Amino acid sequence: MSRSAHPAGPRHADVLPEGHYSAPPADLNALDPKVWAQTVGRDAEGTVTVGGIDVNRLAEEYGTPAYVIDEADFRSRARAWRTAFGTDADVFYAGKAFLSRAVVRWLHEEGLNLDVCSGGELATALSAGMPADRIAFHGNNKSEAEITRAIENGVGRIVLDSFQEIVRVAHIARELGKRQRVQIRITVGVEAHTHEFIATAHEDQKFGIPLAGGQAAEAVRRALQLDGLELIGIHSHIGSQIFDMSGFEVAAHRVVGLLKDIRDEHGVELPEIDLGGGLGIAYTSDDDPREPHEIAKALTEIVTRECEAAKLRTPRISVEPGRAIVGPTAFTLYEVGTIKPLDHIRTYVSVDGGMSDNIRTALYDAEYSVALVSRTSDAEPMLARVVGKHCESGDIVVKDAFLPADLAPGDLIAVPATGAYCRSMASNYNHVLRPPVVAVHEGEARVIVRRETEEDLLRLDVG
Ligand SMILES: Cc1ncc(COP(=O)(O)O)c(C=O)c1O
Ligand SMILES: N[C@@H](CCCC[NH3+])C(=O)O
Repeated sequence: MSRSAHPAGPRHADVLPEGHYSAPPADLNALDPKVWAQTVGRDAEGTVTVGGIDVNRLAEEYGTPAYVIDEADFRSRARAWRTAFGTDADVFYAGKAFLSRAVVRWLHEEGLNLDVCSGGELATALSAGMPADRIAFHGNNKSEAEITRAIENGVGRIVLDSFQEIVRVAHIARELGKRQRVQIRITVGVEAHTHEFIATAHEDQKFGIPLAGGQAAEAVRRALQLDGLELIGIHSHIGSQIFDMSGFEVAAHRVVGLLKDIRDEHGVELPEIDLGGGLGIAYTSDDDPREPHEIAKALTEIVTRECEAAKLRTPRISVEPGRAIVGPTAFTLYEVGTIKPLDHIRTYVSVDGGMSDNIRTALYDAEYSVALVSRTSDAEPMLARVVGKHCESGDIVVKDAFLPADLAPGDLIAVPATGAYCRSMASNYNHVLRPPVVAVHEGEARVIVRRETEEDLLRLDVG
C-alpha cells in the first residue's frame, strides 16, 4: 500500500480504509488495454487519444460528461463474436446494453442479429433498418400493443416468458393471420456466480418458466397445441457478468434434457436453442474475461456432447451477448470539479456526472477503473473515491481507485468499460441532463446520441 506525503492524499498507509483496491499500479499514467477500448492510448507526448483524436479536443467540442465509443472496437468485437460462432450459429446483440440507431447499423453491417426487450428498442431497431426477421423480442411482460407490433413487422422470434404469454402471443398471431416463430424461456435452476440482481436462472426470480415441477414441459405441451405458434426452440439466460463457464454447462445440460423429453413425448426435435448472454468483461485489471472464440468453442462442445449423449440432432445455437460486445468499447469522460481530502480515509473527487450516467456502482456494487487523461502526472498515487454531483451519498462512480495526488479541478478523468448498461440505464435524477454518446472512428468524431438539454426536460413537463 502506498504512502502519500501529499496533503490531498491519505497520510498513513497503515490506516487506509477497507476497500476493493490492491496496491497502486506501478505507473498511474499507464492505460491497461484490458479495460480500455482498443484504439485508446497515449502518444509520445503523453496525450490520450481514442480513434486518433485527443480526448482534450473531444471535451472541448462535446463537453463533459460524455460517453465516448470506439466504433472500430465495437465493430471488431461484434465481428469476433460472429466469426467465432461461424455459420452454424446466430449471434444476437442484446440491445439493452446500449442501443442507438448507429449501433443498429454497425450490427447490421457486421452481420449480427438483435435482441430487443421493449417497444422502444424494437422501434429503434426497425427505424435504423434492422431486418425484422433478424430481431428477437424478449421481456417478461410485453404488452399486447408491443406483441402486435412485433408480429405485424415480422420479427424473427418472440421469446415467451410465461403461460399467459403463450396464449396471448398465439391469440394475437392468429388474429393477424400469422404463425409466429417462438422460443420458450426456461429457468434451469442454476445459481450464476454474479451479483444477485443480475442472476436470472435460479427459481426465485421473475424471468422464464421453471424447469422444476414439469412446468417447462407443460409450457411446451401448450405451445405445440396452438396454431398461432411455431415453436422453434428453448431459451435460457443464466445471468450477467459471468466468467465461470460451469453455469452454462449445467444450463446446456438441462436444456438438452428438455429437448430430449420433448422428442420422447411429442416426437418433435426442436431445431434451436438459445443460451442467452451474460459473458463478463474486464472492469479492472483483476478481471480476466474469455475471448469469443473460446466461449464459442466451449458452448458448441457442451451442446454437441449433450446432444450426442441424448441421441438428438444438434440444434442450431444462438447467443445474446450485450456487455461483452459494447462494454469495453466506451469510456465516460468527466471533468473534475471539487477535491476533498479526508485525512486518514480517502480523497473524494467530484465529477460533473455521477449515478445518473452510471448507476451500476450504486446498484450492483460494481467496480470500475479510472485514469487522469488530460495530461500525465508524476505525482504520488492517492487513494480516491470518484463521486458524482447528485444529492445522494451513494452517488459513487468508482469506489476505490488511485489517482495522482496533484489532481486538480479542471482535469479530465475517464472511466473505462462504460459501454454497457450506463447510457442505457441513465436517468435524469436531480434533473441532471443525460450525456451524449460521441462515436470516434479513424480520426473523426460524431455525436450519435446528443446531449439532453433543459428544453428536453421541460418539453415533457406539461403541467
Ligand atoms: C435474455 C437476455 N439476453 C441477453 C442479455 C445480455 O446480457 P449480457 O449483456 O450480460 O451479455 C440479457 C441481460 O442480462 C438478457 O436478459
Ligand atoms: N443491467 C445489468 C445487466 C442486465 C441484466 C438484465 N437481465 C448490469 O448492468 O450489469
